[in-house]
Parts: sequence; structure tokens; C-alpha cells
Amino acid sequence: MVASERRSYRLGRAPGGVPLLGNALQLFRTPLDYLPGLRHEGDLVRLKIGTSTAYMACTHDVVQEVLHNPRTFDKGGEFIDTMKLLLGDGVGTCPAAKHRRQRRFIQPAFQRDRLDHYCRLMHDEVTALAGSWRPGAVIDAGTEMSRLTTRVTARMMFSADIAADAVTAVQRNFPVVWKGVYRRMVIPLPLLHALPTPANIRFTRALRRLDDVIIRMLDTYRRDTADRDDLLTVLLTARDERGIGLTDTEIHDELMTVLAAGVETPASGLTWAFHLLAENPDVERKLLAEVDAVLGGRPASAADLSALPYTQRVVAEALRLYPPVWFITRRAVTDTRLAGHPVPAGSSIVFSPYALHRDPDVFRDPERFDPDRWLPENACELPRNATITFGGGSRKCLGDVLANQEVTLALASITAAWRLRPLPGHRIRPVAKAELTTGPLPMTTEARS
Ligand code: HEM
Repeated sequence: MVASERRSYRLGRAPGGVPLLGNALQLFRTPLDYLPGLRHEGDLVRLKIGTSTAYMACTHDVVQEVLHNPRTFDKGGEFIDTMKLLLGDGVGTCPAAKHRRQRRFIQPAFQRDRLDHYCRLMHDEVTALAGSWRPGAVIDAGTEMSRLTTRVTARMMFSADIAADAVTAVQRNFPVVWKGVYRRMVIPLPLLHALPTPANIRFTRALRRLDDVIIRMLDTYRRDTADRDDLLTVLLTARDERGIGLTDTEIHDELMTVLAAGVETPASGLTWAFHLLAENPDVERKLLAEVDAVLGGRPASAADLSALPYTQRVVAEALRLYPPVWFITRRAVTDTRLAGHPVPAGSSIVFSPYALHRDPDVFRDPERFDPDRWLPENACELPRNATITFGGGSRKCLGDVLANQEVTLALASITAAWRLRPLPGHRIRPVAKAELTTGPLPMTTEARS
């Protein structure tokens, strides 16, 4: 059922637009202050970005209508075109017409039987990371979490013994590439990015090195066809119903997609969780009690997950308040209607998990960090798909279960051994980049006995 069949939905106009720029200043400078307020203007709100028009879906039903009509509201628009520089027609950026095929190829890598293997990788990596810290040191929580999730994702892609160099190369080069792609998304001026500035040279070099790693790994895996528990093996062996496999370019695009989708998002979720624990001592106390009772100081493994329900609620609530993917776009491919209102072909459709998760009509006291809103007896009062942390419909995140496990295991394993304390007087504000980050978050490592 589409939203407009349930009740009538208001079409509004975004406030504060100025000639020529429209609402671009608010959108690019202060999106996290501006977007949540748009729900007061309507369920669907028309925005001007320069000379083009975008429609923001502001309420739950309207967002669901967009997510569940992927052929009408398809991937497209400037952001997606820029992402394609890196991801080509990978599963996350390809149009609906290609999507089912791409998703079928990559889906086996996310099946339950493989998740235990990824949890073992996480166990190894988090043990190594936490073992490298010294009591009383000041670390930047975001940087440390990115290091962790980059290594886990790279090892998920290439598990061969001989792939250690490839994992290191991904760890070195991916952050540079991702930063460069983000710069190209917010400043869509190709000529500027072609200038031989130090940042552009670093970007081109890091991109070339990542491409080289993938070519080298393809070559290695083709020569030695051992059955490996990793993404590259899944992509190399997958066949469609006609027995046709993926081309090298398609494999490249899927590997890059997993890096782009799977590294910084869990790192952001984890970093926010550490910040929120430091700000909410009651929650921290309950979490530490659970972690101590279950783990007794050792790192967590997949078998511990079911015994860590409070930790899982902390993760769900951190991801509600600070969803790493804070802004999502689509493009209307034909003249259509959304929430009962006409939307011309080519219009951008946008929505924000950050704004939607703060809707007081859905979440009581939405700004409050309250893991117990996810207790079954409380969560049953929320509408279905109340949060869109992982999107929805046929383009829902492929790594949703994996990401929840990854963040829960890392949070439990680190808090079993360490308390991360914020530096006195250091204030943070959410920074809306490609992901929603805390910005610099220096924390002192306090060993727990
Ligand atoms: C907390 C961590 C994560 C969050 C918040 C997150 C969020 C999302 C969201 C919102 C989407 C949908 C975007 C849209 O509709 O345009 C998405 C798609 C996707 N995610 Fe995640 N993600 C996370 C972790 C991961 C991980 C760990 C992986 C893989 C290792 C992954 C792989 C993907 C892929 C492949 C897609 C594209 C799916 C498709 O279009 O069919 N994600 N993610």
C-alpha cells in the first residue's frame, strides 16, 4: 500500500531559501540542525538546491513508500554519479534494472554460515587492537575504530595466507581514497579535482594502488583455486542461471562497494557508542555488569552474542541516535506521485535516517539515549521499520546482521578490558560527512582489572 492510500499527506516548502542558492547553504552547512525541522513543514517537503528541485520525505510512511518502490525511485543523481567513480555499477550504485542480478552474486558472502567466520576475524583483530593500547594513553577513538574495521573488512575480502600485503595496502590506501571521493561529492567540480594538487595526487596514487591490489589478488586466486571463506572466492565462483560469472570489472566494483559500505559505517557506530557510554554513566554501569558477567575480561566471540542483550540494545540505540548513513538519495525515473503529490521525472528524492529517528511522533523523548526503548515490551509499540539505520526494501543493507554483530562484539570485547574516558573539557558535535562522525574524539585508556 502506498502512503497516500492511508491518510492525506501534506506537501510543504522548505523555509529559508535564498535566490540562486535556494536551500543549499542550510543543506551543506548545517544539515543536522536543518533537516529534522522540515517535518514541521509537511510530510513531503520541496527544497531548492541551486536551480534544481528535490523532495524530502520527512515522515515514516513516506520514506517507506520511497524505499519500497525501487524502480520508480531508483539510485541516481549527482551523489551516486560521483560514487560511481569508485564503485562503478556495484550492487550499491547500480540501477534497479541490474540490481537483482548483482545482489544475487554477492549475497552468498553474507549468509549466516559465513558470519561466524567473520566474527572470528573480528575476535582476532579486536584482541590485537586492544592489546596494543597502554594504560593512560590518549587515543582518538574514531581513528582506532576505523583501523579495526578496515582490517576486518580487508580480511573478509581476502583471507588467503599470502594476502597479508593486500590487507596492509587496503589499510593504507582506502582512507585516502574515501576522503577524496567525499570531497568530490560535496564539491562537484571535475576540473578542480584534476589539478595536480598534493591532495589530488595522493588520491590518484591511492586509487591506483587499490586497483593494483585487486588485480594482483584476482591473479593469485585464479592460479591457486583453494576453497576460501572470503568474498573474493564467492565473487569468482558465482554463476547466474545461464552459467555466466562476473567480469573482472564487476568483481572490482563489488569489492570496492564492500569497502565503501562496510568500513567507516561500523567504525562510526562504535565511536558513537563509546562517546554515549562516557556521557551516560548509568548505561555504562549496566553494560559493564553484563560484559563482566558474560566475558570475565576475555574478548567476545559469536557464541557470546545471545548472552549480551543489553550490549545489543546499546548498539541499536547508538545507531538510532547517530545513524552512520545519515542521508540517502534517490531519483524519480518517471513522472509519478509520492505521498499523493505529483513529482516530475528527474527530481531528487532525499531522506535522512538522522532526522527520521528524531521524530517525536514515533520515538518518545527522541533525543534521550535510552537503550531500554529496545526492550521487546517497549519496542513492540513502535511502528514496523521504525528505524532505517540500514535502509529498507530490496536495497536494504546487505551487511546489516554482520554490522550489528561486528559492533556488538567489538564494544563488548573492548569494554571487557578497557574504559575509554573522554578528555575533560573536550566537547564534540556530530559532523555530517560521508558518514555521521563525532569529529576528533580523544579518549584516555583506563585498564580494567
Ligand atoms: C553500522 C554499519 C552499517 C550501516 C549503518 C549501514 C547502512 C546501510 C544503508 C542505510 C544502506 C542502504 C543505502 C540506500 O538505501 O541507498 C546500506 C547498503 C549497503 N550496505 Fe550497509 N551499513 C553498514 C554496514 C555494512 C557492512 C559491514 C557491509 C559489508 C561488509 C555493508 C554492505 C552494504 C551493501 C553491499 C549495501 C548495498 C545494498 C544494495 O543496494 O543492495 N554495510 N548500508
